[in-house]
Amino acid sequence: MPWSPLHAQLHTTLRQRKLLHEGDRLLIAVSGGQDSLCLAQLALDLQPKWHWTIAIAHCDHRWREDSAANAAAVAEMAQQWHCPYFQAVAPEPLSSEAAARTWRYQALEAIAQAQDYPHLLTGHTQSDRAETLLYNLIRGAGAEGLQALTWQRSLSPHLTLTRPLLELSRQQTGQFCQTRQLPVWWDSSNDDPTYARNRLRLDVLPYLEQQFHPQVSANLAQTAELLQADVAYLNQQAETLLEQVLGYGDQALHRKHLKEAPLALQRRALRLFLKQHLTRDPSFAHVEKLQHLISAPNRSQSDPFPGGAIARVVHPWIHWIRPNGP
Ligand SMILES: Nc1ncnc2c1ncn2[C@@H]1O[C@H](COP(=O)(O)OP(=O)(O)OP(=O)(O)O)[C@@H](O)[C@H]1O
Repeated sequence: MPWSPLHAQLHTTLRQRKLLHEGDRLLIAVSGGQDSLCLAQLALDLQPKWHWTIAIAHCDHRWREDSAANAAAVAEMAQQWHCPYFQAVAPEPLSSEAAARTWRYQALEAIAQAQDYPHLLTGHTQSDRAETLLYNLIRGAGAEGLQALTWQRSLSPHLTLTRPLLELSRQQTGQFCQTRQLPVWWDSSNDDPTYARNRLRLDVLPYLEQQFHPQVSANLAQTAELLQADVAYLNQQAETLLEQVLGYGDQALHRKHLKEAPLALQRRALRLFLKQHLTRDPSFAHVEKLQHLISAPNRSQSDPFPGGAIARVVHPWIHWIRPNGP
């Protein structure tokens, strides 16, 4: 099979970003839609150069009447590709998007672990990235949420999730599937306007494209890409700052050192601190409450955080005091 520009682009991306290596064992999550079919076909085309071992995994959420037929179509494809095929079927029909996603990742992780595949690949595209960024922006995410779909993230100590198609648009994956005559399974829930993500894809983004900028998706995805590097750098700096300001067995923060740091790092270091002390993810208000104490008068204290702990200033420290603690 002659290489197309898409093959060349993927090959270069994988090499330059060091996402995968020669001889890796790859488990590709294939829904049967155009993105993941395109991903699997591209990976198979690149296989002779990279000497990968490739397997296909599909999850049947049982939330559509045609979900078993969808799974059978993916199984058939895997057979045509001469790839090992693994399938998980939800024990009961999963109705919500969130429940389906949680179950899917658990199922994919279980397959990867049982079959010894340290790399899980998904077909997320530039278009998904743009939608995610917009969606998170609307819901009030900080830079953390706006980096929207990273190239790689660790799912467990033994499993890495890689999204190799983040630079391809949905139009490109669709075109590729057409050219290669891949049997794309149409997921009817993609048209359902009750899902916010679908409304963004079907209404909002086309409107923005027509009325504001024809390249809006590519631009949003690029913003996510830039933010990803910014966030990685800021997090690294915040970790260093937190190490420097911790005292009293990690139960207190040194105000002077914190005060000298830029606000962006103060907030991030405090968020990291709170993550260690709260059972739930700290909110913006939690971080602000603690940040306020950096310049507050001696003996100031916060009202209780979830779980009942408070923070109290005993200059130059902010002490974290658990409800029944010392
Ligand atoms: N039923 C499925 N079986 C196997 N893989 C799937 C399935 N559904 C989705 N995937 C994988 O996840 C990728 C993203 O799919 P989709 O955009 O539908 O999921 P999402 O839930 O919106 O995204 P995310 O997984 O990031 O939450 C697909 O390209 C595919 O690799």
